[in-house]
Amino acid sequence: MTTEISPRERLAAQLAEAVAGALSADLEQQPRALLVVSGGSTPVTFFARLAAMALPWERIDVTLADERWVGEDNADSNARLVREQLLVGPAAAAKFHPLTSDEGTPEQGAAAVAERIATLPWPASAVILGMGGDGHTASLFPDSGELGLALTTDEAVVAVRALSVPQPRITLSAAYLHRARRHILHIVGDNKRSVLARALAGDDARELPIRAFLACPLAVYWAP
Ligand SMILES: O=C1O[C@H](COP(=O)(O)O)[C@@H](O)[C@H](O)[C@H]1O
Repeated sequence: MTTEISPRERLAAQLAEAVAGALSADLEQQPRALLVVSGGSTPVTFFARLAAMALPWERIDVTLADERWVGEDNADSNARLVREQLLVGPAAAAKFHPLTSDEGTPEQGAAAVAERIATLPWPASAVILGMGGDGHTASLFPDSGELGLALTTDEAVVAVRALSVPQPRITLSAAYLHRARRHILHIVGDNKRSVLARALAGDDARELPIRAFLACPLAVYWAP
């Protein structure tokens, strides 16, 4: 009997293969490799597939593109998602670098997080971005200001307050997220495909922040 897998599961498996290939290729040339992942709901199946890959996980650093400024006991924590879904089995040997600190606000914690992030082996082997229905990616929102989107800034991390989201957040800046060998957008559903089509038809990243990455180039992994 053959087991049918859904298009989203197939996509997750293909993405995991591609990311594992990228990490392996880079690890042939360098002692450590960095993977930047996103949070939210989309990556769950991908994380499970990637965690099952035979990789020298002890040589891999993992960090996030963005985080909600909440504790890891909060269901909205992206770090919690990574620890529970990606850093399991052999992948638990990877070194994880969360984007939060003990400070009360992302504005207070940003400097310490930036210091931590600067120690990682950039350029990353891959940055895997998600995208919301408003075109946000990482925590770069249409209403979260221009600093995060500026491609000329030296700021690695930016504290984010946006009216469109309930919690304060912290995000790697677009300029920093550009520091990768490969950029991947992982999205599912017809709505996100339409948002991406709109993004491709214009160039103002303040309207649809994903536009800041379209020229990286960006490999799109989409399934219905
Ligand atoms: O808020 C966030 O949203 C995006 C997309 O999330 P999804 O639930 O629609 O997959 C995600 O990429 C980002 O990391 C997250 O913090």
